[in-house]
Formats: sequence, structure tokens, C-alpha cells
Amino acid sequence: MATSLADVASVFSVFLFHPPAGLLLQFSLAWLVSAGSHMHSSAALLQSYDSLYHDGVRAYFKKDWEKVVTLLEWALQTQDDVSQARLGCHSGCRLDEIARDAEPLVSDLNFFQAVLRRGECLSFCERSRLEPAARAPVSEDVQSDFNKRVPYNFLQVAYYKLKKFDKAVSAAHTFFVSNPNHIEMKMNIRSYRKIKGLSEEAFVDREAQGHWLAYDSAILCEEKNDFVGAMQHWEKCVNESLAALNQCRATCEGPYQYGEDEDYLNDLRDLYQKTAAHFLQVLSCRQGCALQVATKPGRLSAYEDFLPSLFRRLYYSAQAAGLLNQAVQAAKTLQLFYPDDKEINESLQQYLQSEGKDDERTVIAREDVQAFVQQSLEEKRLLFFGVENLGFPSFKDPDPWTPESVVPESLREAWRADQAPYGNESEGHTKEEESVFIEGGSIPLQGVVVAQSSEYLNGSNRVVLDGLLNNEECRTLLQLANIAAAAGDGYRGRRSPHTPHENFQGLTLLRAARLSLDGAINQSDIQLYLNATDRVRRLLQSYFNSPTPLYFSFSHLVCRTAITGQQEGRIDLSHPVHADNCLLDAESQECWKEPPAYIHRDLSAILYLNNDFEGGNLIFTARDGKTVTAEVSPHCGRLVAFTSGSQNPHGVRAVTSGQRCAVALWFTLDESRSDEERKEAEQLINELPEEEDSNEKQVPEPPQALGRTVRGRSETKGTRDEL
Ligand SMILES: O=C(O)CCC(=O)C(=O)O
Ligand SMILES: [Fe+2]
Repeated sequence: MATSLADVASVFSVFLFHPPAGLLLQFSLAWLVSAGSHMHSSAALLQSYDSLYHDGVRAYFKKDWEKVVTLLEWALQTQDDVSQARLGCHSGCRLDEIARDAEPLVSDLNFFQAVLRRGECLSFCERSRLEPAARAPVSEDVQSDFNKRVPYNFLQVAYYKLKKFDKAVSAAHTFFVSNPNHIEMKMNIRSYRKIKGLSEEAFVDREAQGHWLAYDSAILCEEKNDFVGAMQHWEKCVNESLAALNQCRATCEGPYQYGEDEDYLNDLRDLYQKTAAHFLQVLSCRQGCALQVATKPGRLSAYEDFLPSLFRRLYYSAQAAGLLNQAVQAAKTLQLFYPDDKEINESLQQYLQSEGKDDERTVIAREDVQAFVQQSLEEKRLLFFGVENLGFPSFKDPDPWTPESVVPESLREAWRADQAPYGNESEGHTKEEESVFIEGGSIPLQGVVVAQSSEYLNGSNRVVLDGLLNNEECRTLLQLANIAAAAGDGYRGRRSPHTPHENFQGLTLLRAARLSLDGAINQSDIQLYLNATDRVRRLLQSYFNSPTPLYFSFSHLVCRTAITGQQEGRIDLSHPVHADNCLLDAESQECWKEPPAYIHRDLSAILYLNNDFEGGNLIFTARDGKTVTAEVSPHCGRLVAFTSGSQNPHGVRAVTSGQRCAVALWFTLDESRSDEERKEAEQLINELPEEEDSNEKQVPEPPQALGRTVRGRSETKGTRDEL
């Protein structure tokens, strides 16, 4: 298969590092001749792995399982080989090596001579290793499939059909590690565990990364108080992490990714400005590798301050194991990141002063880490320069250890704000956010009562209110959902976004307004949708004593329908446990307030429309996502409302028969995030000619089939329901 890095390096060492200065043409011809003897015949050129992947997927849909296995295994291997070949070319064509004998940089000719040489070196190298199609960039879709380990999902099925269960299991496990919320794979893995003769060893992660293996082993050793073992694994983890960092950084020199910066780049016409922009993007990508390496497969966020944290743990393990030199080296290396870390500095002082420990004075910080820190700081300086002087739009410093002196004065405030979550030992994520809401305010709607207070629901800032809609209104909204709701509207077209055992249909306000414009639904029905949601907004603004007006963020009329014949042995939820404005990580019990979560959402509410289905209760859980702390059963006119953050992880139990419909609503205190679609929908509705007989009733009648007694307004106003 692939030739190793050493082969590539040996090709270069023959000639490339000492070309006659300035003779580019001769240089390339000579390189071709010289390298020719080492090169592979064109038959050995690496193919493009995306076409292998496409062919493999095609074979999958034709159920040609042997072919699936051959092509997808080949695609995976080729992807690895191509990236190794590219890495080899990059490390073999280093600018400082190529330009070693060049004149000092006195003019742009010298500079570009070095650049041209490197460009040429890379082209020759890649041409000698990769087929033309393999040199072209891979589409984002394929890239994303490989990143998410999708080929292993196909392979798993193919191996299963071919009855190669050990291979099917490792493919399934490899996919699942990176997609831990994939319910079907979870169930497949359960079934695999029941196959006789399959040992635990079959569950291998074929893409396991060395630093995470070492990380997990180190933690295990720590748990068993085996500190010598832990220290060795931490050391391995550091080495593997540095290798992974270097590998990631070497892949950053690809094409300019426009992304959101398109306007910025289009405005640049000049050679130097454009070159500078591309170079800055390369630097920004290299910096981003710190986060990439620190993100465990299957997790959404990086471990905070990853590399320094490894030295901290290495230091404690070495100390606990009584391995002084290693402890001192770890502490000194940590000082490279945090020269003012009080605890480490004091601890080091104690060592150095204690008797008979003179040797420790000679122990120095790891040199490779020192070089890394210097290089990284230099990159940050250049990036900040680019942001300050060239308008480079996108650099977010990934490290909490950057000293302020690296950041230009004019950017410090924004940089500090960006760094803030790092400030107090990850307080931003773990600490319970202080709520701006005070529950128990007045209830401005007649017939509406508190059915379950926070106290009853074992939490804070949670409430269940009954009487928001009468039966006729529920019927109308249910009808609206069923006539108009296109499968998946508001779910980016996906029919089963949360579970494969139910079909979801959603109706957004804007779509409802458009349908009513087309005459497909009654104007009065969409008015009801608008008015009912506005009732909820007014009610919650008052009940939660909102410090500012509440603005709509998103409204969604959603029905979940159990798919008959697919309910047996179901273990999943209709809606997995989550928080609405942060990413709940049940393992670490943290909730990361970062995109793709809708971080601007402050209050969540669900207005239920029916109860003629089985299952479907809303559950609140602790942060572990498992311990159920409260359960609410839906019915017509019942509203459950709660703050959208980490205090209120929640999910929906499986709907095992029938259809469960509700209007899900989210509110924000940030006016700039208020729902533009709602405004557009309102405008559309206002343009419609008035219907003669509007069904809309401002004051809903009390619903009939409530499970509990409905209390009058005077009894509940401004108080909690005692239960
Ligand atoms: O329908 C429900 O009860 C809850 C839905 C939910 O949590 C959500 O859509 O975020
Ligand atoms: Fe939710």
C-alpha cells in the first residue's frame, strides 16, 4: 500500500535540500531525474478515495456486499495513504530547508523564489504519489462523511450480511464511538453482544487515536492509585498529542476556504494582500488544531486547556509516585504555558530548596514543548497583527494560556471577552447559571391556573399551567397541524429527527401564514396559532417576572406519530434528554453554552394539544441525563414552561401509539434575536382581507378533561400551587 514517510523523506534528501540557488527550471528537471529512480511507477499512484467511496456506496444500494467491503476498505486505506503522502510532501518541502542556501531576504524576488521552489517541490512530490483525481480537493460532503466515520456504518451492514461478525462489530463500534447518540447503532451493538463466540476484544475502535487511548489508560491507573502507570500513560498521551498536533497543523495549507470571509477576500486585489489573507488562514487553521486534538471522538467540545492540563496531571502522578525528576520536568514544562502559576511555582521552590534534591536544578522543561509554545505564540502575534491591520476577520484564540502581552492593545477587550469562559476554572460551563427570572408572578389570563410548581417538579424555574386553550381551540390547532404540516418542516426536511420509531411533522408560523395566503388553511386558524402563542408570551413574561419584555425566538407546531409495527422492545426516547440553550454532556455533567446550541434562548414552553396517545410524557432529569426528577403528562391546554439552560435537562418518553401534538415555543430577552419569521408571518396575515366570522376567542373556556381540579384565578394569582 502506501510508502512510508521515511521513503518520501529519502527521496528529498537525495537532492532537494541542496538545489542550485535560483535555477528553478534546472532544479525541477534535475529533481525529476534524480527522484525518478526512487519513484513509483504510475501504477502505484494513489487514487482519489472519494470515487472509491462513491462506488462503495453505490454497491451498498445494489446489495453487493463483497464489493462494498472491498471498495470501502480501500477508500479508508487510501484516505489514510493520501494524507500520509501529503504530509510527507509537506515535511519534505519545508521552506527553511529549501531556502537554506538562498540569499538573505533582500527583495521580493528572494522571498518568492523560496515560495516558488516550495510550490514546485510540492507539485512534483504530489504528482509522483497521487493520481490527478486524488490531487483535486475532496467534496465537503465526502470529507464530512469520513470525519463522522460514516463509511463504517455501511461496512457494518456489509460485513453482517457476509456473516463476518467480528468485522461487523468492529465497524459498528468504530462508528458508534464517534456517534454515541445514534440509536439504531446502539441497538445493533446490543444485538451483537448477544452473538455467541464474539468476545469483548472484537469491539475495537479501528480509528482509535493514540492520545485518547493513553488518556483513558492514565485515568484508569489513577483510579487504581497506580501512579507509576498513570505517569507513563500521561507521558505517552503528551507525546501522542504533540504528534497529532503536528499532523493536524501540516494539513492546514490547503485551498483558501471562503466560508463567511468571502467578502473580505473579494475585496482584496493585491498580490500581497491576497497572499497575506491566505497565509493568515493557514495560521488560524494551525491554531485551531489545539481544539481539534483536544476533542474526543463523539464529543462536541474540546477538553479545556488540553495540553497544559496533561502536564498538570503528569506532575501530580509523578509526585504521587515519588518520581521527582519527572515531576519537576512536568512542572517546568507547565510553567512554559503558565509562568505565574502560584501552586506550581511554590511546589517547585520547595523541591529545589529541600535537602539532597540538587539534581532537580538540572532538570529542564521539555524542549519540544518549548519550541511548540514559541511557535504558537509567534503565530498568534501574526494573526493578531492580521486582525488589527489587515482586517482579517476570523481568529479566535483557542488557548487560555496566551499572555496578554501578545495581544495588541486595541484588541484586548474583545479578546478578554472571548477568553472569559476560561477565566475561573471552567466556571462558565459547570456553575449553575444565575437566573434573571423570579417565578411566581401574577397570571394575567382568566381561567389559567398553576397545576404544578417548581417545588412539585423538584427543580427551579419550572411550572405547569393548565387552561391555556379550550377543547375547540385544541381541535382547530390539531387540524391545522394535520392538514398543513409537511413532514419535517422546521426539521430541515428530516422525517425522524429524534428517533427512527416515530414520524415528526412540524408547522412553522411562516409556513402556516404562507398556506393561509394560498387559501390552503383558514385565516382564523393561523390567527389562533398567533394569538395562542402570544398568550403564552404574555403569561410567562408576567409569571417569571421577566426583567425585560420577552421576545419570541421560535415557534413550532409539532406532532410525533408512533410508527406501527416498530414499537416492540423500544428503549429510546421520543426526544433524547437535552437542554434547550446549551449542549448537555451527560458524561461530564456539563452544559456547554456554545453553538450549535441556541444560546440566546432564555425560556422554553410547550403548549400541549391532546392526550389520545400512549407514552409521550415530558421528563425532567438531573444533569446526568438519566435520573428522572419530574414527569409531566400532556393534555389539551396544558403549558409547561422552564428556563432553557442547564437547570432544566428534559426529554420526551417514547410515543408508542397514536399522535402527540404540541406547540413548542422559545423566548429570548435579546431583542436582536427576536423571531424575524414571526414578523414576516404577521405581515402576511395583515395583508389578508378580513374573514367574516373569526373563530378566535380571546378568553379560552376552561378545558373539560383535565386530570385535576381547575382553580379560579383569585386562588392562584401570584402564588404557587401547594401540592
Ligand atoms: O414536546 C415536548 O414535550 C418537549 C420538546 C422539546 O423538548 C424540544 O422540542 O426541545
Ligand atoms: Fe427541549
